[in-house]
Amino acid sequence: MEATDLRRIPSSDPLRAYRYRDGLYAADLVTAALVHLDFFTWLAANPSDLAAICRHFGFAGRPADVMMTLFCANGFVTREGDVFHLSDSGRDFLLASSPWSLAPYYRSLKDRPVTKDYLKVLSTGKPANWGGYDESADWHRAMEDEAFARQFTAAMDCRGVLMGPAMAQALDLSRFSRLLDIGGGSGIYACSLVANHPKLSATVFDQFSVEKIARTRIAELGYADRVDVRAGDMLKEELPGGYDLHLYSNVLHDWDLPEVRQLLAASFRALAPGGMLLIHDAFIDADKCGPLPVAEYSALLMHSTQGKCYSTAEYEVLATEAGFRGFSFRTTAADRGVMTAGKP
Ligand SMILES: C[S@@+](CC[C@H](N)C(=O)[O-])C[C@H]1O[C@@H](n2cnc3c(N)ncnc32)[C@H](O)[C@@H]1O
Repeated sequence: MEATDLRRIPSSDPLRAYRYRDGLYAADLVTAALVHLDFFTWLAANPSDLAAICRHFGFAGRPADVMMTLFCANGFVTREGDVFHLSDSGRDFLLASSPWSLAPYYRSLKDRPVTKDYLKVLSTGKPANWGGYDESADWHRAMEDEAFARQFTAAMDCRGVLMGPAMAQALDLSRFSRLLDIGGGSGIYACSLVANHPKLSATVFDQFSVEKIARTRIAELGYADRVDVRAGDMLKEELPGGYDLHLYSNVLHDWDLPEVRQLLAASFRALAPGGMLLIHDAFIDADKCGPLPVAEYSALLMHSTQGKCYSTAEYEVLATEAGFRGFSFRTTAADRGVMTAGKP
């Protein structure tokens, strides 16, 4: 296998290959709403805000929000202020009484495991089992097992070989010297940042089940002299001090609002004054009507984790609450982006 050069980004387009994987579950969420709940017929008669939708169907807020973002991004639904209305295409193709209704076409998919999972996730707010298989634990518990952690971390690592350098090259980090990569997984993003910013050194902070995996991968990439690893629980202990740059890469999207608030507050406390927080993730637009590929990916995260893709506006509000100021956002690669926030 060719050696990995974290300063190189392929010039071909990654989007088609990424989007099948990222968007895989979105069709199951549409099927659950259309076939099991006849959601669109109800919405046509009852334009409603999120709270009223949740009350009527007994939905939890997080999955309902992700579902409505997906429907807006598809143009099935429009949003006027806080109120959702069925759009013309929703009326034509998703309303049970329409001559062009596709409900019978989707009906044969109704027993797919992930479609049925969505009914549970919508009503309980809790993630389904990983991959929709009965015998697996949910992702958060599964990650405590080293064999699962190895397989999952390898999956994250292979994305990072593209996304890490793309993020690193989008940023001017010349003011910074010490990076803490929180929930850093294999260390691929920490290695990408130090590879592209020669003054930086880094620590990857992740749970115990991932520690050895990260050390091995960092050594294999050739950065063991500039990237070390520290095991700990980011939700149960203070983050270590002595860092002027923090990274949450694909971490906040695993969690619901209370944990996201907790993690942002922990970062603000531990970061050096004048330091910067990087959030690398897939971001929903501020108006929560797109982009469609991110809304589809959010459906997958909503199914399998306690989180979702947050919007740029949601992150700004949450990070401002934690004390951060001065935000910037830029897109990187494969429908991802990076937000920066400063600690005054
Ligand atoms: C989706 S992965 C992202 C990994 C990497 N940052 C990336 O962008 O590919 C989330 C990471 O958070 C870590 N994590 C989850 N709960 C944690 C906890 N309580 N303390 C520390 N790390 C945790 C997981 O082990 C995992 O490596």
